[in-house]
Amino acid sequence: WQDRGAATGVQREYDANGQPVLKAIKKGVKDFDFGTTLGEGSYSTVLAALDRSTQKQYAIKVLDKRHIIKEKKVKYVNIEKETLNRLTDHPGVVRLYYTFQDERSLYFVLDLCAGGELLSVLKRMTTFDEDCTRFYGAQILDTISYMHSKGVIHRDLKPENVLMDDQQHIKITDFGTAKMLEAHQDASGRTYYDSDAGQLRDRATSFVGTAEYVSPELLTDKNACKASDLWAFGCIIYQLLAGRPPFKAANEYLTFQKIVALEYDFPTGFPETARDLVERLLVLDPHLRLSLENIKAHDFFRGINWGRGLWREKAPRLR
Ligand SMILES: NC(=O)c1nn(CC2CCNCC2)c2c1CCc1cnc(N=C3C=CCC=C3)nc1-2
Repeated sequence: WQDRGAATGVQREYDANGQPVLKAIKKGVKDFDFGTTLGEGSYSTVLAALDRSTQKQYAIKVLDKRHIIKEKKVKYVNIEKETLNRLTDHPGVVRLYYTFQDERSLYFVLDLCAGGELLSVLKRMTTFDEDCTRFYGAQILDTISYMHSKGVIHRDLKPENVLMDDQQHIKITDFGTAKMLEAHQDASGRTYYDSDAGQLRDRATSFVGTAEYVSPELLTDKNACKASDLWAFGCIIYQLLAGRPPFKAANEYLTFQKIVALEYDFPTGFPETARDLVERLLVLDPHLRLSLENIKAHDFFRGINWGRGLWREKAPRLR
């Protein structure tokens, strides 16, 4: 397992002749005070942690090596690490600073999002008003736009994976089930990523996201594409305004049936402009779904300042 950024800095020391020597600093478990458990997976635990020397707070994901191998999850751990290494330059993605390991575990040192899950905030509010939905929807969309520009499809977008930092801005997490499109260089040496069409159908994939947000194409021909993240985005916008996801049934199978039958309706009072946006996103054929640029241009997002300005704005008061 090759640690990335294992050297988290350098410090000046002096050799026997008094000559200055720069020594790579490698952080380890002993450099942190671990706090509350933020989340648990089948082979990982995420803990709040304080770096004793810098007093900076992080979230540290601890992955049990033996469990990863036993559960045949090595591929997913590498996908998550490579995905996070591609997504290092956007405020809407939980950042991986560096990794280290010991005999038993791997450690991912990540941004801490003290505000918790967007889902928990929504449950406290029951529903968001249009302004809050527009602001948080725009931050999520801006982040999806960045991920897709780097050839990453998240594949499991949902309010539980949208976290809030201490400025009430969002950060998307949990890339263990992401799909990375192949990188290519064009004639001028610029990197571009295979369009979905060019993707070999990874029919072999057994992965399906979370029932309520899974796209019809993943259920029918088992192939996720960038538009699959935009289907999930449509479900999230609906849920912020309605207080519940559009497709929800007594069990997963019945939920899947509603999705492929496009069986959902809008509660009375659902705002018209938002309804138009959701109806153009929850489209069965991924090729007919609104594209990212068309969503940004939709009337619902009128007045949004796309790009870095969006992340400097003060979050609207949640009401
Ligand atoms: N899977 C992960 O990488 C991950 N999981 N969590 C906690 C999960 C809890 C269930 N919903 C999805 C997230 C985190 C991370 C990244 C890094 C990360 C950073 N900050 C927090 N903060 C939280 C604070 C309060 C409650 C939950 C999470 N959480 C995480």
